[in-house]
Amino acid sequence: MNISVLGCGRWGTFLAWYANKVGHNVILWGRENSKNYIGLKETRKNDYLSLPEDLELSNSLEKSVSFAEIIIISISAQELRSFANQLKSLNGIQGKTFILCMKGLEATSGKRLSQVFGEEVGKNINLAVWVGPGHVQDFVKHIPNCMVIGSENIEITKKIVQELNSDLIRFYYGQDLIGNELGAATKNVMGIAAGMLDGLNYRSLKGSLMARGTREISRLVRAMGGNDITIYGLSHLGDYEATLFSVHSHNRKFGQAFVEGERFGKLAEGVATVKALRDLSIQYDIELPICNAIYEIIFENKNAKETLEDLFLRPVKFEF
Ligand SMILES: NC(=O)C1=CN([C@@H]2O[C@H](COP(=O)(O)OP(=O)(O)OC[C@H]3O[C@@H](n4cnc5c(N)ncnc54)[C@H](OP(=O)(O)O)[C@@H]3O)[C@@H](O)[C@H]2O)C=CC1
Ligand SMILES: O=C(CO)COP(=O)(O)O
Repeated sequence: MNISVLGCGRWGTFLAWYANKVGHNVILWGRENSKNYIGLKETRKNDYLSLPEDLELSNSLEKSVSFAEIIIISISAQELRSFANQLKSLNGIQGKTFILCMKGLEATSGKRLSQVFGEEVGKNINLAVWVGPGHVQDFVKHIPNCMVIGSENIEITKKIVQELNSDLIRFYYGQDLIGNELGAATKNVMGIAAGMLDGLNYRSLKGSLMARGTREISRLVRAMGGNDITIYGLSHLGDYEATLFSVHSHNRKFGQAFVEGERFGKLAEGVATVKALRDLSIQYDIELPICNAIYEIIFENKNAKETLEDLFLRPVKFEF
């Protein structure tokens, strides 16, 4: 099958490498002036992997879209709306299958990425999300993992899984798009919280963070019409090791750098997502104490140690 991957950062480049490895004809698209794209074009490698010779690089969006039956998108979540708007103007996107491989919520609206994409591109396409745990650094060492693909159409989900499943990534069929998307986006906020615990030498609290983080997000998922159990699956709890504990996690590193007073220069999606969560918590009248604390630390200059310690001073309550 012909597959294009749009976005040639850390994850997009891995996805192209993977789609090629499992036997597809692949184009990896990047913006003409992208440092990532130029580097790949010149050397056919980045900090994480080398591209095989038969994987094509292109900076033509038109060509990349018309070539493929399946189009995978992996760019920064906050850029999806404007990017989708660009795609909409191209000929021939109708009937294609798009897979969003990104983890975030639109900061200004709280919308899920499939909602954002659908609003811009329309309904005449097939749309799925691919989320769950996995770092390129592990996959290129042939360490397998499990991930989840979800959509509103089980036949589309099954077709994508059939094309992409391998002994490196075992896929599960997602049954709850709302839960999968919220779960994937919010695990990044828990990753930032974990990084702050690392920076404050409170590592031993990560078990409690896992238990209470899943609990607060599951409440939100239920309020938003999803299944709270989804949060205990691959898109959220299943991604905690890769985010709360991994040396590779950008969100965890952002949180640690933040409390250590340093700047982390790479994309940490949880920063924008926590803004969306602040509004969703008010809109749905759901208490999100951990997310709220992270918001206050990042955006209201509250002291990280005091704010996290304040979580312990809230009234005692039932666990579930
Ligand atoms: N296990 C998983 O499912 C994983 C998922 N992810 C997710 O993948 C997404 C991308 O993360 P990552 O690859 O680390 O981020 P990077 O910063 O490495 O890459 C982001 C890419 O987005 C491109 N981009 C940004 N804005 C636009 C735009 N307006 N139009 C077109 N392209 C744009 C950038 O282009 P340029 O090259 O020009 O800068 C860059 O190539 C995130 O949502 C992240 O959460 C990440 C890792 C693992
Ligand atoms: O989603 C990821 C792992 O599954 C990547 O997490 P980071 O963006 O925090 O590195």
